Amino acid sequence: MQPLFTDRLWKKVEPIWKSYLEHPFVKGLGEGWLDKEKFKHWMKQDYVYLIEYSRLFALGSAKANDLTTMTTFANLLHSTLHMEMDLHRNYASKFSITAQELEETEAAATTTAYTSYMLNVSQRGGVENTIAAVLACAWSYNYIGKILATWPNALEHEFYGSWVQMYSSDEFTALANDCIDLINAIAKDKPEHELALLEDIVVKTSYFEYMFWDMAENQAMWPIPSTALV
Ligand SMILES: Cc1ncc(CO)c(N)n1
Repeated sequence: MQPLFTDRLWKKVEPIWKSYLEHPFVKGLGEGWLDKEKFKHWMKQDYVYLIEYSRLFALGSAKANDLTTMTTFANLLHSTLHMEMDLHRNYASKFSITAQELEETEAAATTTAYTSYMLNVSQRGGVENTIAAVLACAWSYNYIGKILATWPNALEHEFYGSWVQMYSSDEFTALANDCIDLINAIAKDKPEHELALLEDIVVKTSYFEYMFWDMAENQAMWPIPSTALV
């Protein structure tokens, strides 16, 4: 039996993904001491990130070569807009932020760079590029969620518990596994030079994931505050 493409990808991205767990934002979330203002920044940025991420699933559905892939993307689109983004809307209500205000968040530099990169590689390639672009997102959050769920009291934390519960849930795990299955299926008939290109997309998006945690930790927007502009 051929080894799975995701086994090869895992070897490549493992050091990057391990570093997420050492990141103060992720550590603070899992251990329960994360500053709520930093979390609020993540939540707002992640909401506008997820809008563009949803667009990728719609693109994947449009680019699909078969009904099974089209259906999987449609399901990922629906679940992101409902299940995953409900988490953000629930947190927003705790900060007295409405769904409308959340949607109107201005994307920070890293959010813009990350979503622009994913949409660019997806638009200039076939459905395999779209699958590669979304893989690290779903898979790494599930990876983090499942590890944090094993940390003492992380699942029961009065504020961050629902974050850990959602990203470690069976429902979210199924979505991440759908992405894993999609890339393994499409990688099967691809020559090495095409696999290397897909691998590069997964590595780049894994770096962007790290940058996104950093952006949240630093509550970063753009280099010069927009209040300084006319
Ligand atoms: C930045 C980022 N990556 C991945 C996910 C998981 O969908 C998310 N919510 N946000």
